[in-house]
Amino acid sequence: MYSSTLCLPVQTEGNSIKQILLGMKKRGFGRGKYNGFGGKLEAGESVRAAAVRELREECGLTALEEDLEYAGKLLFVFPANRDFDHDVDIFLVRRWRGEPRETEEMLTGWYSVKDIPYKEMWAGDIYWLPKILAGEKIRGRVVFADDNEGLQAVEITGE
Ligand SMILES: COc1nc(N)nc2c1ncn2[C@H]1C[C@H](O)[C@@H](COP(=O)(O)OP(=O)(O)OP(=O)(O)O)O1
Repeated sequence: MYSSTLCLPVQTEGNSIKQILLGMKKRGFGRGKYNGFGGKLEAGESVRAAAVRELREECGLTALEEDLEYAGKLLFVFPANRDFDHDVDIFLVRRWRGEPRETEEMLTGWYSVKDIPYKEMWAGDIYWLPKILAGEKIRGRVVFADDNEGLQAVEITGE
């Protein structure tokens, strides 16, 4: 099993999140799906350092480690292919430098939180992303079906 990160840049009005930056993955794991920005930890790298690096590499935004707001941890389980099993630390990002841009890995765009393209995202996202966008910190497990796409089980709790 490996560890990964996921950053969700958001724009707020007052305390509520109004917009989220998503990217359509152009290659690799999750190709063709909309997601936040992140990836595997490199050897010796901390979770926050990996999150900052992947955010910059995948959408061009530069954030400080201390500006990553911890939002939860999920375990993604693929019973039909245990090599895919991984945990993901998830962060909201409200402050950064730079402008989002298309990269080799991602086509980026802002979405209203009322108009998130869940049908074009990983099947588990609709069960946990709304909670994070509503301000909850989550923990949980998403178990995928044998086709590695559909869902077998979703268990999400507060921290
Ligand atoms: C399976 O369900 C998932 N749902 C969501 N929303 N996000 C997921 C899921 N599984 C993985 N992710 C996230 C975690 C990472 O942010 C990316 C995957 O990153 P990748 O495996 O491509 O990591 P890289 O280090 O960028 O890849 P390379 O090995 O190609 O460098 O998706």
